[in-house]
Parts: sequence; C-alpha cells; structure tokens
Amino acid sequence: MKTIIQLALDILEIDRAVQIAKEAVKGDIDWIEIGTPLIKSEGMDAIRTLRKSFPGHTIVADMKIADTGSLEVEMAAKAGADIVMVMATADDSTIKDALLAARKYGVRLMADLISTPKPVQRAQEMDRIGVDIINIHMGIDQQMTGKTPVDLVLEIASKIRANIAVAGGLDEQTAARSVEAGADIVIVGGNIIRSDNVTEASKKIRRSVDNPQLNQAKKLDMDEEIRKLFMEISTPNISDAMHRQGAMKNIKPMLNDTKMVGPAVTVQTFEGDWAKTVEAIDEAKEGNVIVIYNGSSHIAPWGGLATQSSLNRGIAGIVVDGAVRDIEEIRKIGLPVFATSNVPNAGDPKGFGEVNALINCGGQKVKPGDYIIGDDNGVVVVPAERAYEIARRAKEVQKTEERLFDEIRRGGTLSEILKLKKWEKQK
Ligand SMILES: O=C(CO)[C@H](O)[C@H](O)COP(=O)(O)O
Repeated sequence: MKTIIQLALDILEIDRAVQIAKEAVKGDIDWIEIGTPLIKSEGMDAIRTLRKSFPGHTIVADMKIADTGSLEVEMAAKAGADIVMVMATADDSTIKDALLAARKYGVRLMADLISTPKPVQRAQEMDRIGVDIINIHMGIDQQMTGKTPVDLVLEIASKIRANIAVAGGLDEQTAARSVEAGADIVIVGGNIIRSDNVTEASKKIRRSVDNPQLNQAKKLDMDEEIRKLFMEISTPNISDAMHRQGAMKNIKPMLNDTKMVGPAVTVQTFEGDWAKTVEAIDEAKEGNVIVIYNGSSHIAPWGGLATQSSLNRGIAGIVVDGAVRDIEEIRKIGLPVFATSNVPNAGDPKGFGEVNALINCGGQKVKPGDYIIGDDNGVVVVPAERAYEIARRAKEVQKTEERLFDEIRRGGTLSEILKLKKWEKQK
C-alpha cells in the first residue's frame, strides 16, 4: 500500500496555508491537515476554506480534542473535515463520545499519543476502543531534546490493528525509517512548510517514503550532530532560538566570511598577561574554541604565533574579551579569531589566572564545554546542556526565515506577511 503523506499546516494565516498546500500538492502529498495553531488562530473557517480549496483531498482537522468529544467532532465534520484528531490523554468517555459522533457524521477519528505517559499501553487501549488511526507523535518540544517517534513505532506497530500515523519533526530519513518500522501515514510539518521550496521538499519526502531502503544516513554522535546543525545556521538564528539571549557584546570577527563552532576551553587572564592564554592551546583538544577574558582593549594577550600554534592543534577558533595583534598574520593563517579590538602591543607571560574556570566574556557567562558559535555577525554562547535543543530550535528559525524570504521575494512585505498589526499585543 502506498504510504500516505499528511501535510501539517502549522501556520497562523489561512491564505498562506492555502498557498503552501497548493505548492505541496504539486509535490505529491496526499492528506492536508489544518494544524492546531491554524485552528486556534482561525477556527472552523480554516477547515471550510481548505475543504473548498481542495475538494478532492482528505482533510484532517488537528483539533487535539481533550473534552466535549462529540461537539468538537461535529464542528469539524460539518466544516468539512474527513478525519478529526483527539488527544489519547483525554478521558475514555471523551474518546468514545467522539467516536460516536465520528460514526454519525461519517468521518474518521485519529488519536494523538503526544505526551501520553505510557504510549504503548494507551495505543492498545485506543485500538480496543475502535479509533481508526493512532498517531505516534513526538511533540515539537520533545523533538528539540533529540527524541524521535521511530523507536516508538517499532514498539507499537505489532501490537495494534489500527492504521498508524507518525509525527514529530519528520524529515526524509526519519519518515523513511518510520515507514520501515510500520507506519502507514507520515505527518510532516516543518520540514515542508518551512522550506524555501515547498514543492521540492514534498517531492523529497515522497521519494524517501516510496523507497525507504534508500534513506540510510549515517547516525552521527551527539557532538557531531550539534556541530553539523550549528555550522548550518547563523548566530542571529541561534540568538532568536534563545529568545534573543546569548550574544557577546563588542566581540567582532577579525576575518571576513568566518564561521566557528566548538565547545569552549575558557581562560581567565589579566591585563598585560598572556601566559595562560598560550598554555590553554596545549590543554585544548581538536575542535575546541579558546575563550579568553583579559579585560583590556589596549594590550594584546593573543597574536599570530599563538594563532599558528592553535591551527596546528586543530582548534576551531579563538574569542578574546580583549585585544589581539598581528592581524595580517592571523588573516593569512585563516583561523577564526574574534576580539574587542586590535593593537600593536602585547603584554608578558606572567602566569596569573587559570584555564577552564567559569569566566565572563562579552558580558556572557561561559563555562568549559559551552558551545561557542561565531560568524560575521559576532559570537553567541549556548549552554552545553541545552546545545542540541537550541541547535534544533535555531534550525526551525532558519527554515521559517527562508520561507519568509521566499514570500517577500514574491512581492510581500514583512509586516504584511506576518500580519504584524493583527498580532500586536492587545493592550
Ligand atoms: O501536531 C503537531 C505539533 O503539535 C505538528 O503538526 C506535527 O508534529 C507535525 O509537524 P512537524 O513535522 O513540524 O513536527
């Protein structure tokens, strides 16, 4: 049986949702889901509009029903939905009531396992109740911590009779692995709707689920995955993903077209003293970023010789809350170096300070192991314990911006597309 691709329109505006759905249909997606954000933003009109725009497609209303099952199924069914989503965490009475309404109005009921404490057991209970489709779903916030729904599909597929849908940050690889694990329907939102070419993104998912065996990407370890993601995104994307936090003040790239990613080795030094900065080169490992607090913009604790030594060690880059010198050599060496200023004079190797203590750099606290990302915009610090989550969230920020750029290129303005007036905080 052909795997069904369900496009999740997690968009706030109906007109943008219709446009994206038209582009995705050209990329051979099957079902069109009115996402929960769209239903909360535009109500049943969103379902009516998509129903009218796509008379030949299956329309799914992601109502995430938690109560008054019968009433909400009736609303969605009368608005034009063919399938209605209920929360598996809802009470059995709600789900049974929703199912009665679904049978009455000739629609199917899909139960969403998102945030269900015992998903395998609950899936079996949904199956016994008679729900038509069970959605094995890793919520957006859970995905950001690295969880994927594929493992759960393997656990559940052999235990239920209902059709299985899978959702949660699916891309070509995880959609293909979901199908191999037993999924009948793959639900894809961000990796299609936040693409700068929705039709092509849809076609990629189509090709991957139609030939799942072809999609066996090498599994990266967590540090490799984090580096890969951070290398693909900008420091503005990262700052946005951290609610505008993390950016270092007055720290500038000494080279153009520079990109730096790596866990921090920190150095606490004092004005005119460069002993610990140089010793840190020997303590750092390949891929580290050396982050130095020196506290003076007038005497350099770093220069060309230290930069060459760092290159030899495979260090990813240097950040100095202070001055650097030998700019010509540094540019010839090509290693990313960020600082507050550049000067001709240096200090002496006195030996005060320490390596790998908690420091302040550019007004940000930096502890050893925190991820340091630098590009032409500047430097951001991401706490080690949140690095994967922030990298994933920043990737979503980047995808959203690529889509917005595409729509602006088509002639819209940012405020029109985002409907800023409509979403201004009501006084
Ligand atoms: O229901 C949802 C979130 O609650 C999303 O529609 C679902 O997770 C699919 O979107 P994505 O592929 O972006 O995760």
